[in-house]
Amino acid sequence: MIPDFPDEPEPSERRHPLNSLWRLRRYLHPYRSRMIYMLVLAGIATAASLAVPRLIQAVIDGPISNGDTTGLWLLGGIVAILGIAEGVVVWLRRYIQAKVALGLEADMRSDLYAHMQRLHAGFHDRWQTGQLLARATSDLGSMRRFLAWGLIFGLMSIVTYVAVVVQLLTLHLWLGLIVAISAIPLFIVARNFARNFIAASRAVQDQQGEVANIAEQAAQGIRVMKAFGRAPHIQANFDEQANILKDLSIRKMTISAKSWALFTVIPNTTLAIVLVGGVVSVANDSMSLGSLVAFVTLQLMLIWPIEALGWIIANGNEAMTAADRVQDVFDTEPSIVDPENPVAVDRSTITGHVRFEDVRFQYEETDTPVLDGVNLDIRPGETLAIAGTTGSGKTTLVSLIPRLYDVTSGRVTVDGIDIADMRLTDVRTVVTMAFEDPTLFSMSVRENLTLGRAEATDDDIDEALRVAQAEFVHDLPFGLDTRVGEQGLSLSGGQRQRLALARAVIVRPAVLVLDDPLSALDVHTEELVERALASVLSGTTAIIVVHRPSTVALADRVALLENGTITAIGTHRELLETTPAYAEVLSAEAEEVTA
Ligand SMILES: Nc1ncnc2c1ncn2[C@@H]1O[C@H](COP(=O)(O)OP(=O)(O)OP(=O)(O)O)[C@@H](O)[C@H]1O
Repeated sequence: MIPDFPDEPEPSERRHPLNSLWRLRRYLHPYRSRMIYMLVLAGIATAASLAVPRLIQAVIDGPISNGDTTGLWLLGGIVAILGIAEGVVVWLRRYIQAKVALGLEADMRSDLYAHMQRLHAGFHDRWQTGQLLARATSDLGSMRRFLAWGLIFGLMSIVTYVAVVVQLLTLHLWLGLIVAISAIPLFIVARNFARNFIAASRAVQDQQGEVANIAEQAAQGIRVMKAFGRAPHIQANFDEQANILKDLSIRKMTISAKSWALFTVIPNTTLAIVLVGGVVSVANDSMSLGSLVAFVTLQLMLIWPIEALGWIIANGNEAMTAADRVQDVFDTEPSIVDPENPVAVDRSTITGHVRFEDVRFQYEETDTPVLDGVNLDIRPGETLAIAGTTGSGKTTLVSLIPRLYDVTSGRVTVDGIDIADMRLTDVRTVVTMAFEDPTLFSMSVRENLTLGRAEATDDDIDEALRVAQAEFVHDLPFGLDTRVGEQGLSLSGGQRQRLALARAVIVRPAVLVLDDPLSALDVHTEELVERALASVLSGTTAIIVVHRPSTVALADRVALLENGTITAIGTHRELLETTPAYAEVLSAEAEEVTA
């Protein structure tokens, strides 16, 4: 079933899509002189083509009626020169137009990408990747087509229409008036078309995002799908959404087909009336044959701009809704930003003293806080493990330290400085994080490793690889220069995890946050990594989310997270002796791991 079109697309309740398009006019600024050239060139081409019917009139009423062959050569020559000039001008305009169009699209895409990078993690939690992809690809394409083609063609169509109608009125007043009046039904059709098409267009674009999303998820989760034999189910889901897209597109095309039919019928009916009226006028001697031929030739020149009107309106509407969708992203302000007056941070003097002071945290659009009243004091150079049941908020807690999320209340400090008062670049130089699910980018191993510290030397890389037990990279076909596949999928889970750990270690941060970074390693490798890590961690404050008892061995102290707060803290041995809940958490995790 096709979902009903919203009366107005949802975001349009806040703004008209035209405003969204208008707000993007800044992108035209760098190209304004080239756009003026384009308009001038388009004007010259139109003037040249408009002159041809008048020359035909002169040929018929002059040399042909009088049998004057010399005059014929002259007029024929002028027509040929005008034709060539028009061709050259059209080529030049299209060349400039293509460069402007692609430049505009590249500028918008680059800004959108930069903005998406600035947006906080919470935004990306809420937005589907496919919807963002559709905005960065097909929506920007629609806007490019309109700003660089539709807009110019629209303006030229209006200029051509007015210029032709003025000429027609001078050739024959009454017939000219008939053509001018035909603009009224055209205007009504165009207005209705624009109204109906806009909702249809937004629905199609939103659904394109939905389909892109499913395709993207299917590509990413291909292994899980196959392993669970869910391919037919996913296929059925995809087909359903693809069918909705097809039906929405058909509805959109039906709206445009009806209007396009009228855009064709109205000028052709007018042409038929003019032909009859014109022949009668020639028979009455109130119009010369040359004038009638010029009249009809000029009128034929209107057919294309009128037919193109449908395309221009459709293109304009698509561009408006696309701009509306893109503005949805641009209008989302990054909520995690640099403070107005950042505190100067000298990395070399930071000792890594981390404190959580009465921290409360609640995810956007959820009802209850995940963390409430968290107090922690992690001494410089100390390694603290965070233990807790699944879903207790361990990842959330450690994500607050590099400011992936901001606390809802309370504060997190490093060496007494509230991290919200530091520049983001400073926070992320002081704090580095390795995640349980390590994302590697589609680039060389070296580039992946030095993501957080581009100036790292080969010795730094070697040491990090040793700590993370990731020396296997030297055995890859091109060593450090081997390009790992999309998201590093050509490597095993454990290999990816070790590379992600090496990537975090290489930064030599004052505070290292490890979110269960060894979960994919076998016990033997884990032990080797732990031993090497212990030497690196001696001068670094480390906060490690742990699930298995073996990882706890790395920690000086362990904090137990329960019901959104720290309920116990001490050495592993102390907690085992004093806190039954701690022993339960670890044994439950250990059982899961063993299982
Ligand atoms: N982006 C998010 N938006 C809304 N709720 C979230 C988000 N991420 C996590 N949560 C919720 O917050 C709670 C804590 O999640 P978190 O991932 O921090 O737990 P965890 O202790 O690290 O779990 P695990 O041990 O399974 O990794 C869970 O109830 C989870 O559903």
